[in-house]
Amino acid sequence: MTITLSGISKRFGDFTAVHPLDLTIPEGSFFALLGASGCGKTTTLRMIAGLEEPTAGSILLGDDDITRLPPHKRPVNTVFQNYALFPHLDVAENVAFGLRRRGVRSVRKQVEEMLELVQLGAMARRKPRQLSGGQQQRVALARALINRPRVLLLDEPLGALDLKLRRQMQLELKRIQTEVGITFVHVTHDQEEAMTMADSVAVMYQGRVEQLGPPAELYENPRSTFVANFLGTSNLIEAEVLPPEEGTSAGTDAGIRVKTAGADASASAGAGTGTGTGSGAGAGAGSGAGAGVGGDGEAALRLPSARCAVEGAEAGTKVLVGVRPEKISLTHADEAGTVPAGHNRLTGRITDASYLGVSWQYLVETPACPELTVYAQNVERDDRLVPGARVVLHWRPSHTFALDAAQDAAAGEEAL
Ligand SMILES: Nc1ncnc2c1ncn2[C@@H]1O[C@H](COP(=O)(O)OP(=O)(O)OP(=O)(O)O)[C@@H](O)[C@H]1O
Repeated sequence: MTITLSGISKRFGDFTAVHPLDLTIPEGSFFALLGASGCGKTTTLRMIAGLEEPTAGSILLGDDDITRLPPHKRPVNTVFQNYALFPHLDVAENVAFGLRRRGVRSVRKQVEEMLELVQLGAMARRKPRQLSGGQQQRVALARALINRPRVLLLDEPLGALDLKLRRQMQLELKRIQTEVGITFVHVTHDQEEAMTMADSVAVMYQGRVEQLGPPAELYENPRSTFVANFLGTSNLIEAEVLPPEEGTSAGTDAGIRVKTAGADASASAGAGTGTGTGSGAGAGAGSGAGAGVGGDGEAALRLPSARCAVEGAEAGTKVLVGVRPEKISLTHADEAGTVPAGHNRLTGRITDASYLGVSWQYLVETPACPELTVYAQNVERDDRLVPGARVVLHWRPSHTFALDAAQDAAAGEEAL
């Protein structure tokens, strides 16, 4: 059932926990509210559950306005982090609880179905203390789902589990949601958890939704520094928008060129024969984004216009140019001629190389940015890539984004 929040807000005294918020959560979707502690995500969830009264705004479930309905009259169930099973009841009776309370006599079949769904059929007669954390969480899930809610709210449901179990349960929850097909609204501060499970993620920051969209869109095309840093890692480089190139006809999108300190102008456009070494995930190639060096010989980076989050950016506008560490390729300076034509490129010096097993992480000092992070898959490593080595960093213009430079470049970096 579609949930529509219109202008919903919450104040506690003078403090605004949730600023007026408009949000549509489509029927049957797995929707995540993601943000650091204190950003207002739990308050938003509690307003949907009816556990917190909004200061203003309305909540619709389908066409029904439920803003003033008490929690037990809403077709909504919540699973909390501390799932508080009844210790004296066995698994089956814990799951049957909601039905019994409503006076349903024959519960056996439904309980069996639910235990099947959460793969606990064999544990029906165990007491909660005889279960692992993950199994207990599944019982809590079955106990909520047996009431056939139209919407299931999950408040950090995996927070008490260790990392490995949490990963397993993420996949499990996703499977269960797909199987039952009802709307799940999931609150978490764990970006990986949100990205793994949700169809749509609303990233919240200081009581507001910063950006909303499918995980890949948020990751590939962040629109604020908070989203760029909170979801994974981003390199953000100070830059300034350059005037359009001569010969660009109006109406065609030639992309945006920006100037940074030290973008590599030494490589002539057209050097190399590269077939594109950038990782291919996500972002489609932007139209017209071409060579990394401006026609007038000025050092420049390029990006597609659609990936610039600054409205009406014109020559002289200050921006932060972003690129994800795994999109960057490192080439030893001696092989600079092999860098594919049209790639954005910077020259620099490796200051650190760390072996992470699945990949190598390099830190590179460049005139444009004192520390750029690069992840390279752990295959066929060039053993010249050691601290001190001169390198060319290069990546596709279509993997580049630009953000408003007026923001704090470090927003979201340390947020938990
Ligand atoms: N009953 C209350 N009275 C006063 N302030 C409150 C109350 N409940 C929440 N807040 C404040 O509102 C803000 C948002 O809280 P909320 O619980 O929604 O955050 P959150 O993003 O879910 O954080 P966490 O992950 O830590 O639970 C916080 O600064 C919190 O201190």
